[in-house]
Amino acid sequence: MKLDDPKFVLKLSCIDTIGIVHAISGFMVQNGCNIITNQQFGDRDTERFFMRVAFTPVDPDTSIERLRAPLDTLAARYDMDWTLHDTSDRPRVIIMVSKFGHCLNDLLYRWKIGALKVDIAAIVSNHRDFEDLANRYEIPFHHMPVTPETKQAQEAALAALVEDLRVDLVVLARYMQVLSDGMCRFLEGRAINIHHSFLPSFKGAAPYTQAWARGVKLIGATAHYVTPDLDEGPIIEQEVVRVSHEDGPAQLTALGRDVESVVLARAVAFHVERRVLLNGNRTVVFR
Ligand SMILES: Nc1nc2c(c(=O)[nH]1)N[C@@H](CN(C=O)c1ccc(C(=O)N[C@@H](CCC(=O)O)C(=O)O)cc1)CN2
Repeated sequence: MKLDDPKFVLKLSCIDTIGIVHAISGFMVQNGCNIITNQQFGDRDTERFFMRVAFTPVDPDTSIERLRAPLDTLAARYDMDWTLHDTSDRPRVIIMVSKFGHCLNDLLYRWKIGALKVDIAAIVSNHRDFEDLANRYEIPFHHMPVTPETKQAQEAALAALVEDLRVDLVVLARYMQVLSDGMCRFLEGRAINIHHSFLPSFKGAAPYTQAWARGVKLIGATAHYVTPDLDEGPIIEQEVVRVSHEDGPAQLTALGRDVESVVLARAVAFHVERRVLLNGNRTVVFR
């Protein structure tokens, strides 16, 4: 049997108990499905169990709806939180940016060469700096300037755009405005931000200056889900790079650019490949 890419991905979490893996693998057998990859984790702190199963039905005509019904029955026995995804679906994404375009540029290139399997519905910015770049990639560009006075109206327009474009994920690719609590609730679990420091160090808008002043020997970047508490959201991915006493704020900023781009691209890929499960204010990432 030639093992193509898995057709479906099941993500689940529930209170940990005996027999969950047995029950899920039994479901796969009973429904003629072949498991391609299976990853699970039992968190002894929260006593919650997490699992990601990538699988393919032997009968290619097996629909996702056909599997949902029996899965719902099984899930109810364990009070599971679960989602089932068709791996051919391409999540619809809005990328937001302000004045620094390195993460946007990196994501657009990965998308263009087919390495990032999403549909980019729009690029949104509070400045016009990357309008030409968006046009070159033939992606709709929405200029949404914002001031403290216009923030509520700007966010209402953004929320309407997310709805109108049927967006599954908003990526803050160095979008340098703090989203309101209401916007964070609206985007809960579907907005990823890249913070240009190795959190929890150096929160806020100027981490490289803070890092230089502290004299650190490593700097990094952190991709996390966006929550009302600035830079406090569940972390999806991080990376660091070594720096030295010779590196001033400008050099740290330059060294950080590459780390930010790689960390955000990895985090977006993990999210759209259904590899990330929320575990309170933490994540389980089945890489
Ligand atoms: N609700 C949230 N919104 C945003 C988050 C977040 O974690 N929760 N992350 C930021 C990105 N970011 C750091 O990664 C960040 C962006 C902006 C600021 C900030 O203080 N901005 C000033 C204005 C700065 C400017 O106009 O250049 C402000 O909003 O008053 C701090 C951290 C994205 N949004």
